Amino acid sequence: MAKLLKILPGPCYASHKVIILLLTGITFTFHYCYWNPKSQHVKSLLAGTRTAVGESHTNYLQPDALTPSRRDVLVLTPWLAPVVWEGTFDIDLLNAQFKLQNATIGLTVFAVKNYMSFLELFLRSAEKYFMAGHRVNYYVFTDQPELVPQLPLPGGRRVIVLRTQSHQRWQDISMQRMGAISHGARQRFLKEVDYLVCADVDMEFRDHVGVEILSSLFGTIHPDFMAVSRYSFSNERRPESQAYIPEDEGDFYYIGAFFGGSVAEVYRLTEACHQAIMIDKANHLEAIWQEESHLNKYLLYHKPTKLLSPEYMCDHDLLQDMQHRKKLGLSNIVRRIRIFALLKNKEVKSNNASQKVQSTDGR
Ligand SMILES: CC(=O)N[C@H]1[C@@H](OP(=O)(O)OP(=O)(O)OC[C@H]2O[C@@H](n3ccc(=O)[nH]c3=O)[C@H](O)[C@@H]2O)O[C@H](CO)[C@H](O)[C@@H]1O
Ligand SMILES: [Mn+2]
Repeated sequence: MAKLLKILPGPCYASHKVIILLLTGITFTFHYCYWNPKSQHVKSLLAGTRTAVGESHTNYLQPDALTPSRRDVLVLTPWLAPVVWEGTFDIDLLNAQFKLQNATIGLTVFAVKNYMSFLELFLRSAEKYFMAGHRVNYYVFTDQPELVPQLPLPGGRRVIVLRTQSHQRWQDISMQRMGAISHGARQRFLKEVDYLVCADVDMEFRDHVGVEILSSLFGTIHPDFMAVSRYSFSNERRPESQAYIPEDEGDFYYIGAFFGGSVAEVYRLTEACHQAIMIDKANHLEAIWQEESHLNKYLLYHKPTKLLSPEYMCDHDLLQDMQHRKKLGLSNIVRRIRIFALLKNKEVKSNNASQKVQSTDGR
């Protein structure tokens, strides 16, 4: 500016020129910032941030750096992934943060052959407890679309029925889920939802299951292997299988009935497991616990960013153990049963007789 003033003829003329130049500059800057799409983007991001601070003002207990949330269980893995237990999170706080993402959650479930009989309880209980207040797409894979129960759903929640193959063996029905989910992710889930949760159908939601489970990649600790050494995990031990895990490896034993994450991460996981299953098949091999074995292999070498405690998949054995401890006046590590794995009678598994879904704890 000093240089510019030197070459201008008179003081009055100079000040006019400067004002005009300044005005042009201001107008140009304003238009550039307003109409430039990148700056629009920044503006909307900033707008979000302002609301964020306002909206996330919920009242909650101050976290204390010297007081752990739970003393009786592991709440953080050595790779710094949280383990979700009752008492470790504040759901109001998490919900307020999650709302800012404006995200939709997909829940995949398979109801093939007579496992269709589990679907109604699955959906009804999910409507009560799964991601209440958030947008959910239920992706129901089935060979019998006409039998999918029609439930009244509130806005933002819908059931999408996808046709899938049936197989003679239950093992094949169970295993092919990996390929079907990875295909579905590529075809539509990536466009339609932000997170994917993949569940078995033979289960009931019995308590809150919300956004505390969401992360890039999460797995659930199998209730029967919660307190078991890695040598006793039910991993695939034949080195010829793609699911092979040596005895001296393994962090946790994850259950195949509940896992998830961002759509991209679930796509990577399911595609990798599907490919591994195909290679095994070409070599006439089937892993000891089918896709669960492949899931365990994947999660050993691609560490999950969050782990769910067995609250998220309690089974009959754990329930009995809990009831027993309660009778003895002992405290329980699992304080809430959020998801319950239903007991099946043999006929369901072998796909023979028609059956009724049974509640296993006398309810
Ligand atoms: C405790 C136990 O034994 N767990 C194993 C057993 O779980 P599960 O006994 O829980 O397996 P499952 O019979 O529930 O099958 C898995 C899922 O596949 C679907 N499905 C299966 C069969 C069928 O005819 N129709 C159908 O829709 C359905 O969504 C079901 O929930 O078997 C799985 C299958 O590999 C895993 O190996 C598990 O580790
Ligand atoms: Mn199951």
